[in-house]
Amino acid sequence: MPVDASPYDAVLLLSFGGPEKPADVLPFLQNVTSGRGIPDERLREVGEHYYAFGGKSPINDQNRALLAALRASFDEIGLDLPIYWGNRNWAPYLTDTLREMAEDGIRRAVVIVTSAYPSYSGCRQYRENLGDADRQVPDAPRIDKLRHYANHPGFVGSFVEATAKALDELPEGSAIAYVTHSIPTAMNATSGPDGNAYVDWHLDVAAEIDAEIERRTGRPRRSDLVYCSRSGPPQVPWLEPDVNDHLESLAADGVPGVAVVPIGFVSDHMEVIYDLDTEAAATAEKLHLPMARAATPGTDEQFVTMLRDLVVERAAAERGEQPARPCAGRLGPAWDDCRHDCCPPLRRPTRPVKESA
Ligand SMILES: CC1=C(CCC(=O)O)c2cc3nc(cc4[nH]c(cc5[nH]c(cc1n2)c(C)c5CCC(=O)O)c(CCC(=O)O)c4C)C(CCC(=O)O)=C3C
Ligand SMILES: [Fe+2]
Repeated sequence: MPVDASPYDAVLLLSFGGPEKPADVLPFLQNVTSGRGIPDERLREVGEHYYAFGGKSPINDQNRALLAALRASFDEIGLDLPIYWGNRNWAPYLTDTLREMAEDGIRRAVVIVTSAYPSYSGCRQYRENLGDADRQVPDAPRIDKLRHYANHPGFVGSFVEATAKALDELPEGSAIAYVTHSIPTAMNATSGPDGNAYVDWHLDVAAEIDAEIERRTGRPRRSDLVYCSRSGPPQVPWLEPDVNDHLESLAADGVPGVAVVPIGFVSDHMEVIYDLDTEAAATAEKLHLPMARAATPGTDEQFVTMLRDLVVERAAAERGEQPARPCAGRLGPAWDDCRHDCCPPLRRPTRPVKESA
């Protein structure tokens, strides 16, 4: 029995994009930072992270793998929707993808963004990108964006398994350091409908993972939410502590080891393989602090099934049905459509977005 996908006739995977070869690195960084006041020094430094990995970001291959996994998962239940892919900062560019969708006669699509939490960078900026692309493409399809999924049992469950596995490699009584991408504190203050949603959502996800790990291991343990990949000028405050500083305090406090759990990332992005696996791992080594990095969801079955379920859920909601909305944690399932003033940009007027246009 095929699954009812109406009113949708396609799914769009929308992601950040990344360079594929050394010559792509500078133009990619220019795309990312145009007009954002990132110091040249920081750009040179981040460029080096990419060059150290052959000028290729892992993110595009991660998305290709996710597309294949989604296809297989959709086929399993007869969810008969084509899946397209477009990025904010690198080919395949969102505008080109939207043009292709229009040419294929797609009228209405649901978008999966590879970012799980509310914030300007992870939510509204993608919606602005959809709005910009829409204005350039005649007959672009109507697009709905899936609700934030960080507190979905499939996302939390995937990190529970990964955390348990990382702890297995460490001494008894090791701590957990949940890590996410730092953002300016001012961006956190205005994230979500009532502000602070970026941090609140991460704390909620961390608490859920803690509770399940405690249930399984029969003991509470230290855990903290910490940050990586700070950018921007030094005088602008960003969320802290940095993961490296945190490892120093853990070592000073004598914890026997630490599981580093990157709950802010859906797959092994450059931030994960450089900031955590390279830089933080070197810090831990220097401190003689045993560290194990938990896997990101990537193409984990729980994660892929969750994305499929959310597509089916949203289709039902758009047909006027009242689908179940699975949710872990205290914050409840996220809203389907963001309010017009949700997650406003810093230092710029709010621009039009396209979502349920
Ligand atoms: C919250 C958040 C996410 C998670 C949500 C999501 O996934 O969207 C995220 C993801 C990513 N960020 C990425 C790369 C970069 N982010 C930068 C800059 C910035 N990120 C910010 C925030 C976030 N970023 C912010 C507030 C800035 C300052 C400039 C600005 O306000 O825009 C810069 C410029 C250099 C630098 O300053 O670091 C780069 C190169 C990549 C690709 C990695 C790869 O290649 O694998 C990914 C997935
Ligand atoms: Fe970023």
